[in-house]
Amino acid sequence: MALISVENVSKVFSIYPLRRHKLQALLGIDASRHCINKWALKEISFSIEAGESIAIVGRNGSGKSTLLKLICQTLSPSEGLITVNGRIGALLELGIGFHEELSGRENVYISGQLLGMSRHEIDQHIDSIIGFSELAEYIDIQLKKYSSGMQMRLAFSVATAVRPEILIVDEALSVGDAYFQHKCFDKIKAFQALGTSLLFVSHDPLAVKTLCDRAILLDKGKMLADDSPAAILDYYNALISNSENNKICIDEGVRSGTGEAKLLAVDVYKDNEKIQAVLSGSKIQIHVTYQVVQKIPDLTIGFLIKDRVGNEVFGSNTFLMQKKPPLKQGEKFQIIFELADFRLAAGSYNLSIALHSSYHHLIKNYDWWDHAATITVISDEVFAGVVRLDAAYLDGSPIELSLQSCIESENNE
Ligand SMILES: Nc1ncnc2c1ncn2[C@@H]1O[C@H](COP(=O)(O)OP(=O)(O)OP(=O)(O)O)[C@@H](O)[C@H]1O
Repeated sequence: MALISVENVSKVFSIYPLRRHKLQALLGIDASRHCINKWALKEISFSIEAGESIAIVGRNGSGKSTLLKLICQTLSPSEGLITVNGRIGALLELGIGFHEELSGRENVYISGQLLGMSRHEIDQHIDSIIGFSELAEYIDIQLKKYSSGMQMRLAFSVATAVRPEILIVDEALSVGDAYFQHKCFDKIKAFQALGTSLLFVSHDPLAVKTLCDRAILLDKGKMLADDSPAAILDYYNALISNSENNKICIDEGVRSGTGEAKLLAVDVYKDNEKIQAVLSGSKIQIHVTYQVVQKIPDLTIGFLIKDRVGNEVFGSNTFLMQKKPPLKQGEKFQIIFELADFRLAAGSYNLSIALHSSYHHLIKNYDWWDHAATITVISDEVFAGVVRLDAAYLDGSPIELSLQSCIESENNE
């Protein structure tokens, strides 16, 4: 049985250009001749099997959000049938299910219940919801004092408090800062590994390709194609003529470890200045400040750079570099990793730092700091992929006669 089945679904919105006609319609007075019917979706059919992850791609106004709302049953279809066989965790447009006048904590209870959780279940998860959102100090103030990014943090934390069978995420993630986006993508990937299906609306090709194994292209309310993410993105690119750029930020991250050595600070520098953004190809330094709390036999310090959807881009450590960082008990130290040519593609990347023994943090992990820093790369060059390799065009020259005649004779055969 399919997890989600959408059969011949259409949605029409009745629009009354004048308020008085809308009021008349609400009061049951016939105002139909003043009404314009706007078909947001027309005859959409597809199904999603358990474990599949699907992106809905399309230009503004193509019907993506309407489709997600229909699947989440916050709207009902005008025609057709939608069947859902599983628990949904949904992050739709910001504001849906939230009340401005109530506190963050009260909103956790209300939106949690809207997602099908009981009060008792929310009681059990409230600490981890607040913990994941990192909004503990704001949780008892009114939601209207939250920024849109803070609202998104809260909404995502509630929607993912319990692993759903289907996670539905509308564009909302793009509202959050880069640091929190990284955290969200990590959580989505962890859920997927445990079998959660994802239904995802995004204009971000990297996120679509990384998180989804299928994509659906909508345009003007119609389904144009259902294919691999790469094929759909090619199709989508052909539909749009203009492209857009991305934005960025920095913040604190998630920790784990046994604590014999502790990270105190992680900062990225360029030319002796602390930075959050850098031009691709620059020389940068990662400054790692740590304290050795207890006697330890050995110490390895490692770093890992990941892109915003969690792909590992590059990592190394002092063990691999055959260096021995200082480990005198009770002392604080700073070491520096230098990346001489930071040639990553434009976008946001996060940095994880670990203090551990031996060559790998799985053996003895003293302190692991995920998302210790976020860095934005700006690039003035256009290229495909995640890293700019040295590529040059070397002038053409005539091929040797003997080789040329060989090719010609082969072609003539
Ligand atoms: N409540 C509504 N009343 C009237 N028209 C609506 C309503 N909701 C959506 N529409 C219309 O339906 C169409 C599809 O809207 P929808 O928000 O689903 O598109 P979208 O693909 O999600 O767009 P975007 O990428 O801009 O978020 C649009 O023309 C929109 O104006």
